[in-house]
Amino acid sequence: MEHSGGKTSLVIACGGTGGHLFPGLAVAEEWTGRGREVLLLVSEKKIDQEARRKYPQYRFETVPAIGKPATFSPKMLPFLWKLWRTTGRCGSLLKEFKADAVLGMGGFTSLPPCWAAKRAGLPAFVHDSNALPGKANRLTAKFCRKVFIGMEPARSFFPGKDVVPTGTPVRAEMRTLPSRAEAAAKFGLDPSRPTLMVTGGSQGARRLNSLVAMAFGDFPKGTQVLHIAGPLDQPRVEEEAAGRDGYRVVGFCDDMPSAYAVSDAVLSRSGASSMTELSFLGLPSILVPFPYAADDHQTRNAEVFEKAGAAFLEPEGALDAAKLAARVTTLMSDLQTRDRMAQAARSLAVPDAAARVCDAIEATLSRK
Ligand SMILES: CC(=O)N[C@H]1[C@@H](OP(=O)(O)OP(=O)(O)OC[C@H]2O[C@@H](n3ccc(=O)[nH]c3=O)[C@H](O)[C@@H]2O)O[C@H](CO)[C@@H](O)[C@@H]1O
Repeated sequence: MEHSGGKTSLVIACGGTGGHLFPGLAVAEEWTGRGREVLLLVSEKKIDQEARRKYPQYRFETVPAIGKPATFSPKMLPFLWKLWRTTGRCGSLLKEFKADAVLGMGGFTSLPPCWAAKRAGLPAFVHDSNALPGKANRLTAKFCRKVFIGMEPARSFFPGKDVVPTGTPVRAEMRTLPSRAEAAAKFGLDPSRPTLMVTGGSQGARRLNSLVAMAFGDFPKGTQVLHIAGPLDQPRVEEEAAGRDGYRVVGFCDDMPSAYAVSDAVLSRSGASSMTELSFLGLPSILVPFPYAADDHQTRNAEVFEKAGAAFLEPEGALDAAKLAARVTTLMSDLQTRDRMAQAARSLAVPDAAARVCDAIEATLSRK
């Protein structure tokens, strides 16, 4: 694709997980809606390559996913070499695309393009959606003019930087959900029954899946479950759920708007993008942070929602099937609590997050 003169071109690095990819696509939607151009840098992972097919209107380039090994690991040298080479490749892509600016949506995949931008004298920006930013973003921020944050507690991790609280961008498709009846039909569920969605984020959650399987028998009578088990765990969960009334299992869900539209409450890991969608749509939740997420950032995320009264925070180590069933019972049978939590969730939403990100980038470019 040719760079057409006059159209400000933004490179968005958003590969690796759904938590980086989907907010990146949301910014792409807003940026191109303003008559400008984007190039999306993604990884070779399946979720990224599927996005390529789903959004043929954008130009995508694949750059290798980079995961940092432990500091004294023998894998450190190959990592540094890969980082250097990928930065070189990103530099060539920026030149070819005639980029005006680079936006990293987080993780180590953001580091090479932002570093390459700095070397080329282009403004770079990084977005961090978590309450506790990761090491990659803290390092990437050193090459960036502005840091965009999804949750306020992240601010203190970027001392001396121009930090802009933008919220985390949500894909346009979340703005126009199908009707509950349409969504229920899509999953073969009954729209008149209370429905709980279970999701472990874009990568699934094995332990959470097992707990739900054990607790289901004690959920309030009539409760339906839409269980997004993750592609790896789908066959196992399907086997466990076989024959259950009102229980649907999917692996990776490529229609989250329908999944949300049929759900009254959500049991979820506390990845930032899932949580952003919960607040955007005003859905009450039970959040079970992934205990091995870097620096336990999912617990910090969930604390923000718990403090606001938007979610029940349940640490996985202290959670068993009985406790989970009790929490689900409160959520599914107490309408007042659910409404109060839904309102609290909504109060945390930043519906114009993508516009805020684009405004801040444009403001920098206009001062160039
Ligand atoms: C295990 C881990 O460290 N995960 C991190 C990862 O997000 P990870 O991708 O695990 O999870 P998130 O909750 O942030 O995002 C999931 C996204 O994928 C979508 N989705 C999910 C399941 C599905 O079947 N279909 C689908 O489309 C959701 O709607 C959401 O948009 O990056 C996030 C942003 O830095 C972090 O907050 C998470 O902690």
